[in-house]
Formats: sequence, C-alpha cells, structure tokens
Amino acid sequence: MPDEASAGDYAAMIEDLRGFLDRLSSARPSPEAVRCLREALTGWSAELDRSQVPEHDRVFGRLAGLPGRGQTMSPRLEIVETGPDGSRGTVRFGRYHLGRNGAAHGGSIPLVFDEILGQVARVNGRSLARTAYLRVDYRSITPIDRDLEISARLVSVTGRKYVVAGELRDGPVLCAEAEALFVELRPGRP
Ligand SMILES: CCCCCCCCCCCC(=O)SCCNC(=O)CCNC(=O)[C@H](O)C(C)(C)COP(=O)(O)OP(=O)(O)OC[C@H]1O[C@@H](n2cnc3c(N)ncnc32)[C@H](O)[C@@H]1OP(=O)(O)O
Repeated sequence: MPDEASAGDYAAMIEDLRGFLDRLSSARPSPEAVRCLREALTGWSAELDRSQVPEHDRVFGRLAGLPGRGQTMSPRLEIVETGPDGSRGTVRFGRYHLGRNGAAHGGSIPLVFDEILGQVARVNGRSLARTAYLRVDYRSITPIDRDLEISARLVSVTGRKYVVAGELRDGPVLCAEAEALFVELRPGRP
C-alpha cells in the first residue's frame, strides 16, 4: 500500500479519472482532440506497463475508507455510517454511468449494491465472503449527477450464509432495492 501522502495523491488521481470519464462520455470531441487524447493515452499505457504488479500489491480498489475505495469501476460510493448490522452512505452516478434518457445504466446499479452489501457481509464474516446471488428490483429510474442515499442491512446469518438487503433512494423516491446472499469461503478456498 502507498504511504499516507501518496495515498492522498492516488485518491485525488482517481477522482480526476472519474471526472475525466464523465467528460469523455458526454463529449463530442473533434478528430484532432481524439488524436491527441489517443497519443496521451498510449504514452501513459507504456508508462504504466513499467509498474505492473501482482493482484495483492496493487493500489486500485484497495484504499479502504476512501470514497469508492480508490477505484472507478463502480459509481462513487461514500459510506457515512457503518456498523455490524448495516451501513448507509451516498452514491453518485456520473455521466459515465448514463444508460439512456437521464437514467443510470441498469448494470451500474448492481455494481454499487455488490459493493455496499458486500461490505456489510464482510464486516460480519469471519473471513472473505463471496456473492452467491444478487437480485436487484428497479423501482424507479435512477438519476445521474446527484447524490443519492444508499443503505444496506444484514437480514440473516445462517452458518456461512449472510443475506443482506439494500435500498437506493432519491429523497422520498425508491429507485432500486436489492437482496444478496454472501457465502463465507471455506478455509483454504481462493
Ligand atoms: C478494502 C477492501 C474492501 C472490500 C469490500 C469489497 C466488497 C465487494 C464484495 C464483492 C464480492 C463479489 O462480488 S465476489 C465475486 C462474485 N461471486 C463469485 O465469483 C462467487 C462464485 N461462486 C462461488 O465461488 C461459490 O458458489 C460460493 C463461494 C458462493 C459458494 O460455494 P461453497 O463455499 O462451495 O458453498 P456451497 O456448499 O455451494 O453453498 C453453501 C450454502 O449456500 C447456498 N448457496 C450457494 N449458492 C447459492 C445461490 N446462488 N442461491 C441460493 N443459495 C446458494 C447452498 O445451497 C448452501 O446452503 P446450505 O445447504 O448450507 O443451506
């Protein structure tokens, strides 16, 4: 893991990357801009090729406590309260997550539920738990570009099985709800 100072830089860089992806996905760049962008990206890919590491040494997604834990795969999730029975926070779907007509892409919603529900299972699990199923009901469109409330609560624990439920709300409007089963891995299972 990076030290505290460089973790701060890394976190800021991830925020920049989110902003970049939002702008890219809502832009209609000129051919010249596309050429320049491609050149810059090729240069950065070559630079990053020089610092590739095994999974357990990487930084992406492993900065616990940071919004989105320092990754850009799922929408930006900020946990504001967490405990053994659940957690709640805010999530913001950017323009990058736009499906159509102002609504977030349906596939981006399970991503964020897997994150918050998985964290609740992990707090309760003695060891790593994996998602066995994740069911999402879409109740109303999920708007992009504003903070939404998201919550997760532990429903039951039966042996290695943790059932966790969640809700995504835009003020009084229920956008989506989810239920997932996490199964604690048997010892020695990868
Ligand atoms: C900073 C870091 C933060 C990190 C925080 C990060 C949070 C993000 C969390 C993300 C987590 C993921 O996305 S994980 C990635 C997506 N998931 C996966 O790849 C999982 C793939 N599936 C598997 O590996 C396996 O099927 C498991 C581990 C889920 C279960 O296998 P197993 O351990 O052999 O257990 P098994 O005997 O099959 O099942 C145990 C019990 O669960 C039940 N069970 C199993 N699957 C199901 C199912 N789909 N639906 C209903 N019930 C099921 C069985 O009937 C049984 O019940 P009974 O007979 O005992 O009553």
